[in-house]
This record gives sequence, structure tokens and C-alpha cells, in this order.
Amino acid sequence: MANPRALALDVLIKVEEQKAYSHLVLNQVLNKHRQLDLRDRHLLTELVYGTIQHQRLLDFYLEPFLKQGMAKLDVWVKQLLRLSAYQLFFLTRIPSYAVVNEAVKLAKKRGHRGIQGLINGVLRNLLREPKRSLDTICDPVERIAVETSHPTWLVARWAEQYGLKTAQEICRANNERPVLTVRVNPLKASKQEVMDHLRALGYHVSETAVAQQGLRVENPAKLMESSLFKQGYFTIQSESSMLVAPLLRPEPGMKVLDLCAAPGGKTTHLAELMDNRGHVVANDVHAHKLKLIKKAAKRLGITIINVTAYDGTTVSSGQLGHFERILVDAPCSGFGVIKHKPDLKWHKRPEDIKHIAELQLQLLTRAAQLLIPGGQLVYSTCTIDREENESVITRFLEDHPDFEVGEIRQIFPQDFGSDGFFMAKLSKA
Ligand SMILES: C[S@@+](CC[C@H](N)C(=O)[O-])C[C@H]1O[C@@H](n2cnc3c(N)ncnc32)[C@H](O)[C@@H]1O
Repeated sequence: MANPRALALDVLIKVEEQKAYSHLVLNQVLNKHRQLDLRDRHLLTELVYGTIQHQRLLDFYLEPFLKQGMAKLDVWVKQLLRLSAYQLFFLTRIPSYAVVNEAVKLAKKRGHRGIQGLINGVLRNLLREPKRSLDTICDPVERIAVETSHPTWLVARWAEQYGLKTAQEICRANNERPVLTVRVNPLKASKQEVMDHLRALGYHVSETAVAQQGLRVENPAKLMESSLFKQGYFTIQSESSMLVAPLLRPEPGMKVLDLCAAPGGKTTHLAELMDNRGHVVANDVHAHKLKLIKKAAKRLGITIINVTAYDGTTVSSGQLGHFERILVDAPCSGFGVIKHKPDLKWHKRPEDIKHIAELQLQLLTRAAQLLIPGGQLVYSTCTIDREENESVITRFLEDHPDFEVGEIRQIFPQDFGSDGFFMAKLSKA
């Protein structure tokens, strides 16, 4: 029988060595080990996310017991120490002797006696000695960065953009467990009907705080295996994402373009808001992702979506036609969704932001040309970085005097427990 700690260690090693996305690696492992019971699946998930989320704080506690520091250790040893320290400090329901024994067993499988001794010694010291105090860190940015486990440059960036207090709130919210939300498909049923159905199946469901069609599901295990999901009564989507398509106000019969559409969460929402009447072009540069959009549309009973695979920065209007509404849900750093993808904070670099902001501006510029006069466009990202959000809009408007900016909304991950998101509405004269 697969052991959740051993599997968690495999995932952590892969995420660090290959800079892989934690949610993708974890899902692969969960799919491969279908025989794991629900408790072990929860534990595995908790161990992976928790260890990555609190990595820097765990290192801060571990460092004093390592003569050569964490940086010198092999990746697997480092990750095993973090995984064990996470359990000792954050999962106190697991007895500490069990944590140490399991760690030593895993070390035995992977390494020689010396490493076993090191793991055993460090963890026992960690239990015996008083916890290292955070009060030794004088710089306020550094203190938030260590306490909430974020890179210092990122906290400094948010503190500069929004102030220290907001930066701290963002960091704390990033370590919270996200609640799963679903968007009800009005083509199939009302929100009340879906809520009643889900409750009858034993799910704890309530309405979302802000999004009209949204429901929160507190115990979502096996939700995607339910007949309700398979028959297209809802789509799994974060509450913040559910606010984007309504901002574009698509109407039945319109010609709408979703320039960066895959996997189609917002395309299908647009089609639902149009009552499945009109025409939606769902474009994405990655052709292999288009099948996800087609599959979602089919499940939801949507028939007005056509897919195309062009680079949105170069696509010509002849290829796509002219549109009354365009959504540019741009690729971004993803700093608004760190709750779901904690590895992002360790893998992204400041230069990535510069690079992606250029791409975003190019996509927006191209979209502007595909819009008919009097048409409307929404630019959105799942990030909270000003360089990818307000700055892109400002730069765009400097070159496009025929555009006017309407509603702009920056959502933070602490606002209503969902993701950080940015959306701006632009109208063409
Ligand atoms: C934020 S995701 C879109 C999410 C989608 N709107 C949804 O709600 O499900 C950004 C998408 O942009 C696509 N993309 C990246 N560069 C692109 C480009 N140059 N042209 C078109 N699409 C691009 C990516 O493949 C990715 O699927």
C-alpha cells in the first residue's frame, strides 16, 4: 500500500528539481494511486501544499541545527526535513514520535546510515530546543517574508505597490486553504435547484459572497464524479473568475471573441450569459488545449463556441472576423492564485513579470484591432502585480486615444477568500 508521506516526498522533490507545478504533479500521483483512501488522499494533499506554502519558515526553524545550512543538502534530504518539520509544527494531531520514525524510515530507503542519523538528530533537536524566535528579524519586510514564507523581493514589491499592511494581508491569505466554488449553468437549472440537488447528495453548499451564479462546496470530494457534474449543471471555477464574463456584458446574438481561452472556464460562462445564442470564438495559442474547451462546451450543452488556434499577438482580423465583445484573459504571473499554486512564489522571478507584461500589452493591442467601433473589451489577469495590470492599461491607453476605460477592479486574495484578480473594461469609440 502506497504511503502518503513517501508520495508527498516524491512530489516535493519533483516540484523543486523540475520547477514543476505542484497541482499538476500532485494530481498525477493521486490519479496513479487511486487505491489510496480519502484520508490518505487528504493527508498527501495537505503535506504537499503545506510544506511548499511554509517552506521558508520551516527552513528558518531547521537552519540552526544544520552545520552547513539547508542550501548544501541534497534536494531529497532538504525536502524530507521540511516535510517532517511541517508535520511537527503545523499538523500537531500527528504524534511527533510517528513523524520522526516515518522520516527515518524514508531516509533509510533512500540514503545511507549517515543521512538517517542526520535526519533523526535534526528532528529530535527541533523537538527538544525552543523554537527560534522571529523577533530577531528587524526589517519589517523580511519579517513578513519569513513568517508567511514568501521571497523577500516579492513582499517588498507588494509593500511598495500597496503598503506594508496590505502586503502582509496578501501573504497571510496566500497560506489559507481555498474553498471550492462552482458556477451554476443557467442553461440547465437555477442556482436553487442545483443547491438542492447537491445538498441531497450530502454536499455542504452555500451561496458565494459576490458572484451571482456561484456556490461554495465545503466538502467537494468526488464532486466531478457526480452525475450532476457530468450532465453539465455546473463548472468548477474560482469565485473571482466568475466576475470576469459578466463585466463584458455579452448579449444573446452577439459575436464574441475570447482571445486566450483555454481551458474555457470563461468562454463557457460567456456563452451561458448569451443564453447559447450568437457566436463565440475561443482562441488559444496552444492547439492541444482546445479539446478542453470543446469538452466543457459539450458537457454544458453549449453549441455556439468555435475554436481557433492562433498566436493572439499576430492573428489577423481576416482569420477571426470583427467582434462586438472581446475578452483578453491574459497569461500572467499568477500571483493572485498562490493559494492554489504555492510553488509559483518560489519559481517566478522579477524578470518574468517584465517579460509577461510585454506579451500582455501586445495581446491587448491586437485585440483592440479586432473590435468593432463601439465594441467593448475586458482585460483580465489572475495576478495582483501593478506592472501586469494598471500599467498595461495605462500604456495601452497612451497609444489608443479612441479607447476609454470604464470599470477597473483589483481583487485581493484576502477580499472574500477567493483569488486575486484584475479586470478592466475598455470601450472603443
Ligand atoms: C489565464 S489563461 C486563460 C484561462 C481561460 N480564460 C479560462 O478562464 O479558462 C491564459 C491562456 O492564454 C494562452 N496564451 C498564452 N499566450 C498566448 C498567445 N500569444 N495567444 C493566445 N493565447 C495565448 C495560454 O495557453 C493560456 O491558456
